[in-house]
Amino acid sequence: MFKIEEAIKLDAQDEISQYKNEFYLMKDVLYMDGNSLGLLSKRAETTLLNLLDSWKTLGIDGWTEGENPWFYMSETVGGKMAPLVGGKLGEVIATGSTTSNLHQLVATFYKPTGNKTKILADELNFPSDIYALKSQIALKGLDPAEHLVQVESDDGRFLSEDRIIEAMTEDIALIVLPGVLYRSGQVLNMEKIAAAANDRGIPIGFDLCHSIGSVPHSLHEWGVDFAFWCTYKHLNGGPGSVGGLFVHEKNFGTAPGLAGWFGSKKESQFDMNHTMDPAEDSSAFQVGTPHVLSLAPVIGALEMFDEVGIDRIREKSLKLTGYMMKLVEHELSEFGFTVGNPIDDTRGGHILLEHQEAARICKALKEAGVIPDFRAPNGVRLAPVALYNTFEDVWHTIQKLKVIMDEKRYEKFENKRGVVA
Ligand SMILES: Cc1ncc(COP(=O)(O)O)c(C=O)c1O
Ligand SMILES: Nc1ccccc1C(=O)C[C@H](N)C(=O)O
Repeated sequence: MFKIEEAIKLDAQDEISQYKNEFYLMKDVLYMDGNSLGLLSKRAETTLLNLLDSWKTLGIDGWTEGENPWFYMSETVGGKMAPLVGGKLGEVIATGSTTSNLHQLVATFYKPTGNKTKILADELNFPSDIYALKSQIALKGLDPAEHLVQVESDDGRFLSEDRIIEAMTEDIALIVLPGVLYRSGQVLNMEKIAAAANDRGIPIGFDLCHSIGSVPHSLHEWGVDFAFWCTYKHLNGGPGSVGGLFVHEKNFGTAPGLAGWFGSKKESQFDMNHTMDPAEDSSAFQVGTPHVLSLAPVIGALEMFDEVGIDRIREKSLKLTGYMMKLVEHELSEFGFTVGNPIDDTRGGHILLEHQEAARICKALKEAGVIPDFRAPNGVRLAPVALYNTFEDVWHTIQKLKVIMDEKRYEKFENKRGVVA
């Protein structure tokens, strides 16, 4: 059960194991960080090189000619992402970054009036979202200290859906929450939370950075008003690749809070009028010229999600993290780790091991050829990714961690994080 033979058996039963050959895996490295930056695939490389070629050979005509005319790329890539979030065609657009899309969507849907002036968020979300929300409140001339309500967590790891729903009071004008929490990996019950928000008539949006490409969504069916995400984690689009947003069709026609000419109807954009004629779907929420060079690799990267389907990816991901947790329990019980992710199926694509020496344990892991990431104050995040990690990778990772703990190899490092992780 805990021997390498078990891992080999699980890999042999894995129906999507061949996809690891699509990726540039680093030699002698066990990459467990695909939830921070996914690896390069050959297909992403090809679509990026094709894009460069279209620039080389077509010049300005690349906007409307070639295999992927740049003028329509945000819409085409948006359409390819739609199944991953459960959006209808037209509800999803590839544009901006997580944080810039959040700014756009809050600028669009946050309309404080009368006593309804507050934004409901939580105390565990990624800092960038909280900075954005506070600045949007301030832009309305309101005090963020009073108008941003952050639902508390009892243990610093998880959020209670019931507590979130209780906080949906009369004074709440907008709700923004994560789909999967970046530290603990908890998957929030978006369906339940969105239903409660819809009942109360409060617009609700989700940050899907850690859930897109990792867990399935049905945003349209759940009545979610909007969502936003990046493509450089589970979607493997590359560092700084273009993000995405979803706006439910019930909200089509809402004027974009931040307007710009690429939000126009394609037919009239080049009429150059000073009165904007916004697109009728989520395309309206774009601002300026798309970052086509950062969009190109996403095209290739998404092909594999289309072939495999998110349900099979989720199934394998749960098996990988489930196997990892079993090994952690069996091999590491004496070393003072606490499993900080949900142990049931409400966990996303990574596990979180909490330990007071976490920062230097991460350094020792890197030295041993395992790439985790450290999340302050005490978390080792490990993400075995369905498309390119194997059960054997998981087995070796935990064995290496065991040696590090057993021989206290982390002690030669300072227990302080690096600049980035
Ligand atoms: C949940 C979450 N939200 C927001 C961000 C910030 O995204 P970006 O830097 O792409 O705007 C990240 C990661 O960087 C994240 O994990
Ligand atoms: N955008 C980055 C740039 C540099 C280093 C990390 C990131 C991340 O995305 C971190 C990730 N959001 C996290 O969940 O920790």
